[in-house]
Amino acid sequence: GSFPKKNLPPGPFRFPVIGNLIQLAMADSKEPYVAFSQLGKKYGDIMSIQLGSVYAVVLNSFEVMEEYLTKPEFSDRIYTPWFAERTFNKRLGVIFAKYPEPWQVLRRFSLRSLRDFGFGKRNRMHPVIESELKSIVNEMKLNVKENNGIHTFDCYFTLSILNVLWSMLAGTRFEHSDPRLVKLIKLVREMMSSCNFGNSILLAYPEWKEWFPDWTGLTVQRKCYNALNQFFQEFVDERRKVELYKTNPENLVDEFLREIDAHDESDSEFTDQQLVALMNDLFIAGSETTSHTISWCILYLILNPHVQKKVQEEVDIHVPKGRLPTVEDEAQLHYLRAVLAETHRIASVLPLMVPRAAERDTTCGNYFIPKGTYVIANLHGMLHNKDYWKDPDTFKPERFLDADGKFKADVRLKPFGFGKRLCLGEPLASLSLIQYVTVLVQNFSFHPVPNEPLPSVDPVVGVTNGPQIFRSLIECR
Ligand code: HEM
Repeated sequence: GSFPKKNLPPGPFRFPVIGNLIQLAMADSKEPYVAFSQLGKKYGDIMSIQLGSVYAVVLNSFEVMEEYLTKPEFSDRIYTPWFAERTFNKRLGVIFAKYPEPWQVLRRFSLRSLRDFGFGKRNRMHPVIESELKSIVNEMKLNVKENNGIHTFDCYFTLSILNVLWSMLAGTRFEHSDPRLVKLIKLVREMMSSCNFGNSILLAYPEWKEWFPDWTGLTVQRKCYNALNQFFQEFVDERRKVELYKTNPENLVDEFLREIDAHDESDSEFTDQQLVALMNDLFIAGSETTSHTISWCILYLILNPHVQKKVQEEVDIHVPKGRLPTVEDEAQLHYLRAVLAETHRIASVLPLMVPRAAERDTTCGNYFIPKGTYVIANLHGMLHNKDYWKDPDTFKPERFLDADGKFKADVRLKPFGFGKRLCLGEPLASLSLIQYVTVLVQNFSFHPVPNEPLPSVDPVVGVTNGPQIFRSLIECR
């Protein structure tokens, strides 16, 4: 491109037009993060990669991630018109918001509302999660009875996690049989699964979106975006009509409506479209990440019966059956917390995190990073690096325990990211994870299905990595 070639981080030879796509495909055609790690062995912890028409730097080690991603210079996100399809063809929402503004306004608003109506109020979230888990336990028990003990995990927790997110936005949860919830989940799933290979090629060649909308999955996505956003807008209209927000705001949407009223429309971030984009963002960011992590955890418990037994023993001692763990209980669940940490590490649900961008021209050490450069953190590569994690492909919760069996964090385990753009939903995600897994192992034992191959740990690779559909023989406890 037009960048000065001097002092860019080292990287493989760049071919015209395709850049490094062939070298990446040859290093590993299925898992881009593995390809990045392979190339990183040759070119180093920070390397240049040309993805078609897009120039990127890839960060491969913890040290460079920590150094770069905590700097304001790298606190912007990548942005292409393709992403904007989700949000009225404008740069809206918080995930991809421009740094520092309007990101800061939206981030502050979101954090405050999530605190007031979500995870900050444990006594508010508890009944929601409790109802969800009651539904799941009952459903699973029924299912198991009907299928000779066998349960199929096919994105099983997504519906329930979507419901938790919805209750935070809207103040109420749906019954699992509610057609509105069924519609919502169908849309989110369809949208996620249209993120196929052709779709990811749009990252390298954004201009292709106009030429190949069908092949790239964009046509399906557009349909889903419209339906989803319409669903959100209808709820916004409903709340506006009720007018309760003026005196007694009950949820994030109400809070936002107050901001809309309080600001002058012409120069404000607070608009209906921005609100709908924010709702869309929280759904996208929160649903698959959390539900895949729960599924991975169950899958690794199936594959590691001794770990499962230890978790059950610990939970049985510290959490009376029939209620959710309290803050005090959770503090006692050292082994379970180690299991969750190891799940985050080994599954690396967001293998390349959420890409950042250089907010301005920057010199870092000897390297020059031009404004607009995509900054991709190879989180999966870092969490599977043999030099730091012994036997990285083995599930070993003991990594996160000290000699007394107490939970021991590791600074390198950063599943929620770095610096200012750190995941905004971490408290909710962590709360949900510990509560879901506790209640699941309290009520069930998960075994492999006899005479079937063990569930695979090979992920379905995407923006988020989830497990393939797997089956388990379930025993009620
Ligand atoms: C296991 C579950 C989750 C994981 C592993 C996860 C991980 C991440 C990561 C790695 C980032 C990028 C951080 C960075 O750039 O340094 C991120 C951003 C974000 N996450 Fe999560 N997340 C999870 C759950 C959630 C939930 C439940 C919500 C919503 C309630 C959420 C909302 C967001 C938002 C809004 C951002 C963008 C923040 C910003 O750009 O300022 N996440 N998440």
